[in-house]
Amino acid sequence: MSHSTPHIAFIGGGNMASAIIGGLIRQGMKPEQITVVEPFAETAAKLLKDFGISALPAAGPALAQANLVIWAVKPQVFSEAAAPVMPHTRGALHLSVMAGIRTDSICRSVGTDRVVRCMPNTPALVGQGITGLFACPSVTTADKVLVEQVIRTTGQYLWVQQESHLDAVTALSGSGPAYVFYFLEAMTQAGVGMGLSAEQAYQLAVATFSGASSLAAASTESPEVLRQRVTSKGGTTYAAITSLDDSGVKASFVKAMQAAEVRARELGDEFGKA
Ligand SMILES: NC(=O)C1=CN([C@@H]2O[C@H](COP(=O)(O)OP(=O)(O)OC[C@H]3O[C@@H](n4cnc5c(N)ncnc54)[C@H](OP(=O)(O)O)[C@@H]3O)[C@@H](O)[C@H]2O)C=CC1
Ligand SMILES: O=C(O)[C@@H]1CCC=N1
Repeated sequence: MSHSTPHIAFIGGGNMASAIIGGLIRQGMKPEQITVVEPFAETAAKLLKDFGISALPAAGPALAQANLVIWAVKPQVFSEAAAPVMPHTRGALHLSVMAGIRTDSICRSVGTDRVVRCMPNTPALVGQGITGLFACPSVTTADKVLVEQVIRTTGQYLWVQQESHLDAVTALSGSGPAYVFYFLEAMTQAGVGMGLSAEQAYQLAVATFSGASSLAAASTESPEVLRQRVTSKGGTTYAAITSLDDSGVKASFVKAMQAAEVRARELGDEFGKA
């Protein structure tokens, strides 16, 4: 991160905030350039231990030095958390990582239209996240560059042009790590059922996921072609994929993601009323 790095305030210092703070500090940002509001003493103690940051228990005038305010509280507590912050941060750019809450509600609660919404995912904790970003029309090019500098420290990112597409990003990559863990659970369970130890089965499953993902990322071929290369005629993979198709797994998976997208939209409707 460049020398012109501004001061960043986080409202909420939990998992997502820590993932971003960790990335910023790895890129050379100083703890003095970061202010965190975190009322929960145990979480505040962890921020001090991990990053040398003394969190504020409540919003106060210290927030006025922030050029960028990052909202990382649960959507349910946003309006309650926003009221004491707003008087100090109207001149700042605001970036929300909160699932569901739409920019119109955020702009209302923070008292400015300079708002960017994003949907990260938990691999951000190890610098391997992917984040979808959406900017309100009042956000400048310089604002976007600042947001990109911050988010890049946690992994990849992409901009979407319609806010509703963030619901699709939420269903795909926001919730996505949970789908991968679900498959890891199933593969490990099956491996144990075939006589492997839990440790062996888990190691095989995790390495297969990361290896296949690296292969897909490095290849110009479609996943369908990559899958066909594994599938020998009349062999074991053919038996497995035929069983998955017979059970309608692909269709169920599409349906599951549609349920996540619907839920993201519902959350937006719910929190938009606040
Ligand atoms: N987990 C995920 O995979 C993803 C999460 N998100 C979004 O990120 C946001 C944060 O999630 P996550 O980090 O998992 O949640 P956490 O519960 O870990 O973090 C939220 C933190 O905010 C604190 N907090 C509560 N009220 C206030 C307040 N009034 N002022 C300041 N801080 C407050 C909480 O303290 P206390 O414990 O006392 O309540 C908690 O430490 C959510 O909005 C979620 O939708 C987005 C993408 C992915
Ligand atoms: O489950 C959720 O609602 C949040 C959003 C994406 C990941 N976790």
